[in-house]
Amino acid sequence: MDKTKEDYQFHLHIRPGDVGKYVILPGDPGRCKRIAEYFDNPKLIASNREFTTYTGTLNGEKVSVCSTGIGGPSAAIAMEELVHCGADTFIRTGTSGGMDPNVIPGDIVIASGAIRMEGTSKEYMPIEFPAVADFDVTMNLVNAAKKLGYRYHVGIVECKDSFYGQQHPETMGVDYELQNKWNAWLKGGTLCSEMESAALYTIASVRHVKVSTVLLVFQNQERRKLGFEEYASDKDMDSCLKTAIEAIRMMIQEAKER
Ligand SMILES: O=P(O)(O)O[C@H]1O[C@H](CO)[C@@H](O)[C@H]1O
Ligand SMILES: O=c1cc[nH]c(=O)[nH]1
Repeated sequence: MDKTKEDYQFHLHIRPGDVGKYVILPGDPGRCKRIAEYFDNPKLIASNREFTTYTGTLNGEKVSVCSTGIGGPSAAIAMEELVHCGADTFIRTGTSGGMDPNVIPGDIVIASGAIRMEGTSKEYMPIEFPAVADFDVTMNLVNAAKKLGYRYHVGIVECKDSFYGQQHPETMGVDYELQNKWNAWLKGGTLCSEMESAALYTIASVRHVKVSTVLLVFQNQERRKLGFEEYASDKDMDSCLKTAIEAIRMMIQEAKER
């Protein structure tokens, strides 16, 4: 691969033609191979820093998976460089911490919108601009979850930059702010907390591409306060991944019928 060519992407080490129009975005590079195994003829394209990319096909259409790492800054780099290479429809898959007490570990959450309590999206759009998922991709995720018979919720997720600020706000210097905001998000019916969707949704608006998110709820600290010690297993991630794969198959099929 000629790294000196202008179209060679500095972080992902990919170039136009290497990825499909549809891309699944897990945070964890260790999850890419597991996702690629759902594709026909998956091939490892590149692996650099936190970014691992595989490409294969689904229903005859080229599709890819690329990890984003943890948090908005690296997720932004992944989306920007994938868009430079021709991707335009994204599904983030990842783990999350439940917030609404009706959200049980092992459930999946489809994020129709994201709270922008992170820094990256603020470098793209003023805070008044909402981080909203693409309606069409979201509906396909909902239809996929229904078809596969999974317990799912659709609604707002919180995105933050500090994982441990969420886990242990009382240990942070700005505990007064973190705890008050957490309580406000709970009053607003926020389903769960994670770290990348707000940045991805805001960037997708600015770059005119589509994105939505499906998350596995790994634990729920609000339920733990009520005495429920429950955790999802690694195997439970299958429901989240299968929902994303099925949604992409549905979108490919819809596009063929159009
Ligand atoms: O499982 P992933 O996709 O990494 O997502 C969640 O897990 C990480 C924190 O442990 C953050 O990236 C968060 O958004
Ligand atoms: O509790 C959790 C679990 C995964 N990711 C998060 O951001 N929080």
